[in-house]
Amino acid sequence: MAGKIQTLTMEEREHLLPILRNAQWVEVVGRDAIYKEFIFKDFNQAFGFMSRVALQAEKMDHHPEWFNVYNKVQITLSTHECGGLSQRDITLATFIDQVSVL
Ligand SMILES: C[C@H](O)[C@H](O)[C@H]1CNC2=NC(N)=NC(=O)C2=N1
Repeated sequence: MAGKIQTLTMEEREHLLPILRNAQWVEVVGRDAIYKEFIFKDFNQAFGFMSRVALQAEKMDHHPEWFNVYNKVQITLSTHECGGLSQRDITLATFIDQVSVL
């Protein structure tokens, strides 16, 4: 079995969080997690985006907490196994940003 997943170190956060903030991710208050809201043209665009994210999440075995209504998708990322932000959240956030602009 691979090593246990660890939360990001202070050093990693100092490097990564500014990059995420630039991409409109925000740190959740009271919880070690990141959040971003996406607005699409309509439900079809939103659900197409969610489908792409869902397939990747399943591949990574790393799943978003999310809420959708019509053209709006709100996403929270955190790693339950380590109780906070890990590299997996960064990897998934980067993928999400890529497919949100396709
Ligand atoms: C059993 C399964 O591998 C785990 O529960 C995975 C599934 N998806 C997950 N998704 C997220 N976001 N965090 C986790 O810790 C996590 N753990």
